[in-house]
Amino acid sequence: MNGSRETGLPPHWEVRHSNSKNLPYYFNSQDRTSRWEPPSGTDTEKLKIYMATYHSAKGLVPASDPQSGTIRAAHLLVKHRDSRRASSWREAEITRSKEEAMEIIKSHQQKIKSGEITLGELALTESDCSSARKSGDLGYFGRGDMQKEFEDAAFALRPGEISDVVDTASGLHLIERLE
Ligand SMILES: Cn1nc(-c2ccccc2)cc1C(=O)N[C@H](Cc1nc2ccccc2[nH]1)C(=O)O
Repeated sequence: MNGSRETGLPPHWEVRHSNSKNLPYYFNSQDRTSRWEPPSGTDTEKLKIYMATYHSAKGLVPASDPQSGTIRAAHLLVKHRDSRRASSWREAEITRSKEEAMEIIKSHQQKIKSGEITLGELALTESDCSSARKSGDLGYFGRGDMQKEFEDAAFALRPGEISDVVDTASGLHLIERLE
């Protein structure tokens, strides 16, 4: 059963399974909203334990495991005028300097660290990556799939951990390892 005390999720939230993506997602039965990552107020330790049994119950080997060498992460990207593609869904022509982008992403970092908002929630409106529409969730990836600086930072994180600012040719990132 999906009781909030077992899953660690807040009341009315439950874990559901997206067959099309073969991924778990989180559904609020009260307001019928759903999201790819756990809502704020989740007891992440309990959820981790629940998800471990969930995966085995579903016969799912989470693609992020040492054997397959993949992890799952979300990120928030702030581009600048020297970014490889200085354009995004948010802004057709990005003209801010790298220094201005650093100020912006540092302010995002403070809000996330204070617990005021999650990285995924902020990515939805503030990330210059097209993954913003999925709360920054990039899905599973292995070594060799992403730009090296991003890969090294992401693989150095433990699940649930958020990186410091990571600088790539795309811009400045905050990375949260999800699995
Ligand atoms: C790697 N990737 N995945 C998505 C994505 C994932 C899920 C749903 C929609 C888009 C977008 C991207 C991507 O390269 N986006 C670029 C920006 C960017 N550059 C990256 C470098 C490393 C990791 C993520 C990155 N995202 C863009 O929109 O200009």
